[in-house]
Amino acid sequence: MALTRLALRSFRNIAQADLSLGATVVLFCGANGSGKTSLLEAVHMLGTGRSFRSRQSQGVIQYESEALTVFGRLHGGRTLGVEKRRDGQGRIRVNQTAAESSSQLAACLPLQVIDSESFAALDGGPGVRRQLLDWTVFHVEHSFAGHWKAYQSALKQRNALLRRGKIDSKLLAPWELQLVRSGEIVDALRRTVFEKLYGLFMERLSDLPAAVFGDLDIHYRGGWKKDLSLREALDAGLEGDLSQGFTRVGPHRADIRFVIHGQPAHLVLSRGQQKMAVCALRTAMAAAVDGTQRPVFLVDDLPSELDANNQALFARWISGCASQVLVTGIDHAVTAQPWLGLPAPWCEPKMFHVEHGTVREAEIEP
Ligand SMILES: Nc1ncnc2c1ncn2[C@@H]1O[C@H](COP(=O)(O)OP(=O)(O)OP(=O)(O)O)[C@@H](O)[C@H]1O
Repeated sequence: MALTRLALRSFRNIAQADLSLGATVVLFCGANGSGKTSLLEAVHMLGTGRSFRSRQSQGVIQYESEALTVFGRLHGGRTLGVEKRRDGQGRIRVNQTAAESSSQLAACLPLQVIDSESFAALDGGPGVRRQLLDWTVFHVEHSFAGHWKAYQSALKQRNALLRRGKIDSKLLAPWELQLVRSGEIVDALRRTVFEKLYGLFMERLSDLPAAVFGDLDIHYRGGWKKDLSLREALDAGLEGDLSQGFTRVGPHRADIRFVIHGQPAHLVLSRGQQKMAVCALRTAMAAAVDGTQRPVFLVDDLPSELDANNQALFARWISGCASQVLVTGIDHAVTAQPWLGLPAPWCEPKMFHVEHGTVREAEIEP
């Protein structure tokens, strides 16, 4: 769902901006520290309720301001609004009405981010990859959020009982029942979506040199031994769980492994190749989502680490699965280049020049 308007106030170095985006490709260009990434960060806050760079929203509020606000209008007229206050309070609004949780924002504005942190999909911990898979499952299987929430609350209760050091099976039984029921469903939904994601990922890899990417594979790990049911795995691990004070098996330990020649992919691939693998994964995730819910891509500094051919390929992948892309770059011509060879409307970018927190529309030089 594309954004047609973005308005922000007191967001990092941007005191105020009101932008009519109105294009499928929107480019934010300017010098280091001018505020380009802050604009992507503001859109991210609109789609998730939080920044992608900072855990503390207080750091994002402009120095000496009490609150930041971000407002967005989506294609079709729906509006989203986020306010964050220095005292930790905040408000989320969908269509001018207070929303209960940030997942309501995510359902309206699915987002995909490519930035310098994206490499964590390959070299980070399992939690990062689990979140990526779950982003896809959340947008493809709408029942997922409820089952995952039920699983997590049962897990919290089981862990609290385990920390007591001795088990009262009467207290444990109802939580284990909920844990097993919702855990098996979470795993089944993840497996179904992973199958779809796998095919889409491999399709993209086939656009890359086979000598390198032909051997790249991904595997789903459910979080417990394949040949056991979740109930059996929990029973088998109970003694160890008791001594450790937490549940060591289950869907909360799931992972996706990227393997090449039997090794973790990040130990084999070059930095640019890793970025292309991540771009292939992110665009495969977007392609797995129903056509009416296509995400907006936020791409921070597309040219970094990628040569011109890979930039063009990534732009083509995005054009096949996104509703809109917002891209930052330093140089106007370099940032525009990957899009110009694509069919309309992808070859008609709108450019904004960002300077010391001031954003103005700019012409793209032919
Ligand atoms: N809370 C804040 N209040 C005011 N200014 C801030 C705040 N936090 C960060 N800044 C400043 O805002 C700017 C944010 O820049 P941003 O990261 O958006 O730059 P950029 O244009 O993406 O730069 P680069 O090309 O270096 O990535 C920086 O100049 C930073 O010093």
